[in-house]
Amino acid sequence: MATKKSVSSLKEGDLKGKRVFIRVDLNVPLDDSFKITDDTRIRAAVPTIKYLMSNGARVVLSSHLGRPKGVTPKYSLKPLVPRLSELLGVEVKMAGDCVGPEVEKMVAEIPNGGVLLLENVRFYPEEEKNDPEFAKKLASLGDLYVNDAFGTAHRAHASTEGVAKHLKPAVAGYLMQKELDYLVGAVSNPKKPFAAIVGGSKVSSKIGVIESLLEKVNILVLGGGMIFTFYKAQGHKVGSSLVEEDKLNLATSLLEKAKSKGVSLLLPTDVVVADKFAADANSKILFRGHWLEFCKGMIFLIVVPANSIPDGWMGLDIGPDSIKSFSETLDTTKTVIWNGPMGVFEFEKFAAGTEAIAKKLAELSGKGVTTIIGGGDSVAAVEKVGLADKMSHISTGGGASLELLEGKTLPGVLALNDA
Ligand SMILES: Nc1ncnc2c1ncn2[C@@H]1O[C@H](COP(=O)(O)OP(=O)(O)O)[C@@H](O)[C@H]1O
Ligand SMILES: O=C(OP(=O)(O)O)[C@H](O)COP(=O)(O)O
Repeated sequence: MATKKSVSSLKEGDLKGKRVFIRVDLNVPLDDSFKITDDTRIRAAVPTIKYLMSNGARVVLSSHLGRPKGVTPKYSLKPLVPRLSELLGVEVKMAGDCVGPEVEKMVAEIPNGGVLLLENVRFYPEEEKNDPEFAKKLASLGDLYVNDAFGTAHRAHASTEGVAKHLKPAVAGYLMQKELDYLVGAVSNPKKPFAAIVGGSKVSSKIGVIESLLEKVNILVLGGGMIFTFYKAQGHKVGSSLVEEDKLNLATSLLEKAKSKGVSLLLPTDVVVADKFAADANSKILFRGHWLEFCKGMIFLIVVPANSIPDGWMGLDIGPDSIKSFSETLDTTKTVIWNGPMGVFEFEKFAAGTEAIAKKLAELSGKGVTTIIGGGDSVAAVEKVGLADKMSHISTGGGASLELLEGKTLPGVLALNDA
């Protein structure tokens, strides 16, 4: 991929008084009371915004949050305004929409060095369809375009790709550049053995990536919500765990492909199951053929030999046997890329697998292994245990970093002007 023009090539003369439409990825995790639980992506967006502000630009910030279907108040970007204002040192104004006359009026009122945050761009289905008319409407809010949303660069959406066709120049922000510089270097010629750990809940978008990963890695470790599609494909009972029914054949062929390529593909041998998706769910572990039940912090052994998840129960974390075997395998690696938590780490009961893998990777970093963590929730999990600064690279993009690793060109990058 050709080197792309950078925001650093734009000077005060290019920026002063200009409306800069900047796409950032502020898709941060929020708790039930809309408190930001990890602000990594907001902090990562700050250098480019500050650069534009200090050169007198009028900054129009655009982002998505979550995957809303139409206007959904729970996915409003409003809760982010105080933290964004604090980090930027200005009062960030917020528009109630991302296109339309009201927004146009607010954009016209942005002073030099001021910032306006647009409402969630995914409130419009046209965004994900990369609708040309919608892209044009977004483009009408800026004189030039900066894309700093590395985490969304693998999506060809109106605000990440379509809009670049209408604004000149269309350049990469500092975060985008930093991510590409590090990741392209690290994954084009990785030190081997090279392992990928893939978990999380975006099964349908990430299971496809596994096929290409099998061409690149020596070891593939699967955890999180990813595993049950594989279990089910092998004929195991998965209870009410997360499963992508239409990916069962793909899962079978991936297992076969791993075998034929000589890639060691590790699935968890034990899982923590819960009777509902909740912090206070009843839970137990299928451990070496026995169910271990949690009870007020203690574990009781219930001698019920079993080798499958019973109906009405769902797998929400990997178990102790898996942690041990994953850790032993990771000890043999020289490069590890990790995307997707091993379990529902947001609930304490199901955080052990993710925390153990985070600790293992931090330990390996200290021994010279290259460790790359990507993805909003994976990074949040590593931050939660205070180990982010121990890793070689914390990437703001999970899917985006995996697609880069596959050797794909990211549409959000491709659309930018060449240097
Ligand atoms: N077994 C599981 N079942 C359902 N959800 C899971 C499971 N394991 C992990 N998750 C969820 O996956 C989410 C993160 O997935 P994903 O978005 O793919 O990761 P990232 O944001 O790091 O790319 C977390 O919110 C976590 O609770
Ligand atoms: O969180 C994101 O991706 P990630 O979970 O792969 O890191 C990005 O904001 C992209 O979101 P999307 O996967 O809903 O397009």
